[in-house]
Amino acid sequence: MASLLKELPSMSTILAAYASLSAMAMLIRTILNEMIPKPMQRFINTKFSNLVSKYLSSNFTFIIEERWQAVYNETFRAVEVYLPTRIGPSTDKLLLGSNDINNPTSPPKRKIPSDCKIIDEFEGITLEWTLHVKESEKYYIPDKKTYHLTCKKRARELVEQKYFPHIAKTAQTILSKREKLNIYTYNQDRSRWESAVFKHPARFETLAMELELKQFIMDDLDLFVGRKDFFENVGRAWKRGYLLFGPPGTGKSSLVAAIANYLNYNVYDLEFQSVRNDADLRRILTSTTNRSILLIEDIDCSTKISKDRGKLKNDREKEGEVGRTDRPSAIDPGVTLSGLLNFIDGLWSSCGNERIIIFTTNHKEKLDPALLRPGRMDVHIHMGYCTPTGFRKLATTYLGIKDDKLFGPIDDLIKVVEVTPAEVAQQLMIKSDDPEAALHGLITYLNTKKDKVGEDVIQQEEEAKDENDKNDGNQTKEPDESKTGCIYLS
Ligand SMILES: Nc1ncnc2c1ncn2[C@@H]1O[C@H](COP(=O)(O)OP(=O)(O)OP(=O)(O)O)[C@@H](O)[C@H]1O
Repeated sequence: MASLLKELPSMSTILAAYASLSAMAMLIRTILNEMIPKPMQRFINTKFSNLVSKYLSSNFTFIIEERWQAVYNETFRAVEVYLPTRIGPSTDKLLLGSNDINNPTSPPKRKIPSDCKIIDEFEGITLEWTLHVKESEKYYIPDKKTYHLTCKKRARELVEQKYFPHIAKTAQTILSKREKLNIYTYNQDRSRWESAVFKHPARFETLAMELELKQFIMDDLDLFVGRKDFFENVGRAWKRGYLLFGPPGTGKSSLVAAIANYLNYNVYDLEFQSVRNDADLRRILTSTTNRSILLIEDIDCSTKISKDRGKLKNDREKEGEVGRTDRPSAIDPGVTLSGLLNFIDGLWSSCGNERIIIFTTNHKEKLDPALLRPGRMDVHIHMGYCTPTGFRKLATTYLGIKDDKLFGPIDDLIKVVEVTPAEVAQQLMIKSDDPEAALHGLITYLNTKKDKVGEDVIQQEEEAKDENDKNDGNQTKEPDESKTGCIYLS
């Protein structure tokens, strides 16, 4: 024992060794500080602390991106709806705003700003949320948004199995109770859908249409909404396509609004002509959410979808544009028919659930037959000129009357004059506080129209006669489908 004690270094030796080691460490640190540039030092520090936290930290982070496998991420959407309900005392900043011009005094809406922490509690565990926004360097690529959820590693299983389903369920309840609908329009410059509050007064009850047609559409919508299992069982995408056709002012847009209000669905109003190409269309449509209506108005105005789609190519060839690769968006090739069909009944049609697609056109005959084939648009609805039933509905809406001695003469005129519900509504509105005067005004309007149509018919008959004489009377007239008022079901 004594010899062992003798071999141990003395206290002064230990202190001397410690002093020289400390001096050496300080010297090395000073040399490293001098020699290694600051950014490199920061990089080494971060790597080192990441390494330590990776192995020693007890936290786990879930990252939720806006898109998932090329389509809109429904988990992201659920989080976006759910999180504002969890704003509490620990939240230190918020985004506030309002776009409801009808209720300027109502409290503003809340949104979560980037880098703001939201603390939530679920079954005794604490969860910390943050929204991260990475600004895009290119104007046509949207900013990248991600939600980060941090919890204890041991709670990870519970969060995945119970907390996320809880979020999805809560978001669904909130959305189904949502009082206000949104209408979205696509901003090509910012490559994103932008929303506004959708407050259209049109309801099925106020629409001037034949009662059977109205009932048919409502039944069809009810059937669609309630048939999730059916669509799954038969292996079809849970979507329904409507083609609304008829002259301007017959209520196509009003019917779309009535459908949105009936189903409580948001509307995505896509200006089709501004879509650059098929890839652009794919990106735009996969950024829409479920339980929504995609509306493409005046589909015949897109040259590539109409029968006359060779025209665009010819025009561009004339302008010497073919072959140029640096085309700006204004003269991009546009969406092809096959690109559109791919979304209606092709492989991409199965992206998303509970979707309604509505096309409107004033000229169904101009559409490419491929778009009209059975199975493409499920229901074709003809929006026709005003009928006596339609007139009565408008009289109730605008004048608050159900019957009048002038209804008979008006019915007789409406049966022979092609007048749109928009024109009738306009006439009734002029003197809506004096029903008698309004009805007389309508009669005068209809009579003037009748006389004018009479003159036009005589002129047209004369022109047609001249034309027939020129062509030896060989021409056959195509049936005017728009007057049949049929609904085609596939
Ligand atoms: N069937 C209808 N029932 C009730 N109101 C109607 C009807 N049709 C038209 N109106 C009235 O006329 C206005 C214009 O109608 P709307 O925009 O719905 O017609 P449209 O067929 O979509 O016309 P366009 O083809 O020019 O877009 C509406 O705001 C509404 O007040």
